[in-house]
Amino acid sequence: MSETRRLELLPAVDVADGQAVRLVQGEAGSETSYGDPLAAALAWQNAGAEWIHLVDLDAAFGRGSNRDLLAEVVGKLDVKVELSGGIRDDASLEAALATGCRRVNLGTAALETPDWVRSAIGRHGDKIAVGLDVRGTTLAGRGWTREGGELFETLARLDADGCARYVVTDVNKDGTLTGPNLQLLRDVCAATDRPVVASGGVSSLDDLRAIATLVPEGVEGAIVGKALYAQAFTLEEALEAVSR
Ligand SMILES: O=C(O)c1ccccc1NCC(=O)[C@H](O)[C@H](O)COP(=O)(O)O
Repeated sequence: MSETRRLELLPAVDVADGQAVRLVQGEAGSETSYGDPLAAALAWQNAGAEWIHLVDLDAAFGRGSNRDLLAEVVGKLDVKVELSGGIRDDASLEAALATGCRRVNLGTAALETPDWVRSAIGRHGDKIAVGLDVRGTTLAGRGWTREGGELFETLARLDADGCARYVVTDVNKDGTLTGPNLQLLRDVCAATDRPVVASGGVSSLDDLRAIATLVPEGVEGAIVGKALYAQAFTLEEALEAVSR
């Protein structure tokens, strides 16, 4: 009998101007600061996290970079890191992978330079995930400021290119504590056989339990940001909630 897999949790550390911050719906200027990114990441690691979702928001918005700081954070962690934000060419990809992160998350590049993404997937396999950031079924790129195509057409193309995994975010939910878009997750899982990491909107332990019911459909993990920083629950409670 096959064992039911447990939902993986990925606490988010989003970095802008050297600080851990939370945004509302990914909008620049909506930041609330939560201090030192390394301290935040170490706190999640000490609380039992197996993964950290680490985002360079300045690189995502094309207004700067926290590359050295993020490399330092990855180097000081023992847990797996998913690195995201502004990875769009060979230089940024090689720099991201050189940090020792477990995988990178490509967003804008998957919409704007599909040939390069196909080549990156061919070279790096499951070290590449693609972020599908949507409003409705319209994809968003460039720090979620530009529209970039239709979700299911892009998903079919990326599946054909061998993409190993998708990080699916409902931009309108992100940072709002209004609950995940479960129907979006179901629809994406129905359209691909690749694992899906859910992102955006988690507000409660019940939200995590609801996402966990989708593990048999293909949801592998959930990124949790604002709810942890707002102390809606602790990471220990979250890990316990998805352990059964
Ligand atoms: O991940 C990115 O590359 C990114 C780019 C531009 C704006 C935001 C981006 N990521 C944000 C996140 O990954 C959030 O931390 C995550 O969705 C958690 O959301 P929430 O639990 O609603 O705070």
